[in-house]
Amino acid sequence: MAELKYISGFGNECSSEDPRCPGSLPEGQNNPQVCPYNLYAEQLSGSAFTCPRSTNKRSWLYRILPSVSHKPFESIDEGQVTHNWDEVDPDPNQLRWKPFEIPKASQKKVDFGLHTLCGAGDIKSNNGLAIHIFLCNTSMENRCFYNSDGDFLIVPQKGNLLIYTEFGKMLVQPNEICVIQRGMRFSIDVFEETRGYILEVYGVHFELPDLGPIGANGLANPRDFLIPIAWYEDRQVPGGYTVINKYQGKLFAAKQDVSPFNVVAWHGNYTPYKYNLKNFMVINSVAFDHADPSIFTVLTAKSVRPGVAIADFVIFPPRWGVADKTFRPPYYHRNCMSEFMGLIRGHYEAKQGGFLPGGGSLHSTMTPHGPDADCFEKASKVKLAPERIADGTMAFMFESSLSLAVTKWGLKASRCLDENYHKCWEPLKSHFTPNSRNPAEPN
Ligand SMILES: O=C(O)Cc1cc(O)ccc1O
Ligand SMILES: [Fe+2]
Repeated sequence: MAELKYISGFGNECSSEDPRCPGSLPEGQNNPQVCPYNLYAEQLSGSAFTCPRSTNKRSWLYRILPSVSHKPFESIDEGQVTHNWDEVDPDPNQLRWKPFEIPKASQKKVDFGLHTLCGAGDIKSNNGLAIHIFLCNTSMENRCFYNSDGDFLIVPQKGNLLIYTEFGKMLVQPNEICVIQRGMRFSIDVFEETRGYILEVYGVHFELPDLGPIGANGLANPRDFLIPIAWYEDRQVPGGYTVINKYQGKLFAAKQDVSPFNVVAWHGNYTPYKYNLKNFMVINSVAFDHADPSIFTVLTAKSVRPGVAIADFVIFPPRWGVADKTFRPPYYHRNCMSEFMGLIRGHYEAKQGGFLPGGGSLHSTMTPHGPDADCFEKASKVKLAPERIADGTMAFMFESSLSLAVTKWGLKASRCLDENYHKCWEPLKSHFTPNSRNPAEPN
């Protein structure tokens, strides 16, 4: 496949025409009486019409048939998708999952298999989030999906995703992420047994974090976000194309006669986009002490309370560790926020073993956690010198101000819960020396 082209920038007002139809964007207006190439004009709103300019999001799509050309939606089996946060009793324990098992293609063909792991809040009032794991082995054939409830931040962990969207095509590989916002139709081709994580936020969109005293540059730079370019197919599938809609947490399907990827041109600031995590410009302590992980925020979905996120997407990228006279791994802590962590590749600096690529952990509101006993012993004794941290690895965190509930699938049906997780802290012992204030010099 020829290399895909993208438009660079975050949240910009963009215009794109499929090169096969030059001039397909109307000039000077959105709704000509007849559009160029006799296309239909359709607006996709990602914010209230009346939002201030800084948060107003919409795009205009010029398409062969409008999205409304479909048979009625019918309810379908939800599988493992849920928004019921009362499925099981609350559990404040530290939870960890072994790598989520991908069904074997030889046993059962699964396309874009969504499994809800945890979440909180309420879809109908547009406030909350869900964390899903996708496990699949087959491309979506004549099937697309859209989410009426919120935005999907997709973190592939194993296998590439070729994502067809109404705005064009994106190839998203492990160590890249993409965001498909509310209402955007997409269909995913996969090439092997494929796994990844999804952070869904209801009613808000992801933004780049403010940089404060960092200044104008750093962390995820806006130009590294990539938006697809217009691409259409005029493909008839009489009665045979299925549009799946997640609406109020339930799944529905509608049949239509054509591919939904029939947008010849579009303009606007409401688009899907992708980002390569290797482009993250890491900022951290160069003197002493451990900076809070918010210094690694890639994207944030803000709540209405200043500084408090519905969810942040945070990464732990390869970097130098140089802090002097410092315990460098993550500190022990209890957090009013909930921390879900995943691992794309390699290992995580606070855990010697047990936290594996494709698995996850959840440290809920105020649940104590921190380095395992091994990590504590080593990091307290090591002679400090500049060192590479996390080379060849990528861990991430979905951190939320909501108190997350785990689903039945998460606790039981996934069969991946690690019953022994708590044991990694059992060997922690007291080093208290009541008669001697000064710690021993590291070797
Ligand atoms: O719990 C974790 O491993 C994530 C984390 C990392 C860090 O460096 C500081 C705080 C924190 O919650
Ligand atoms: Fe933490």
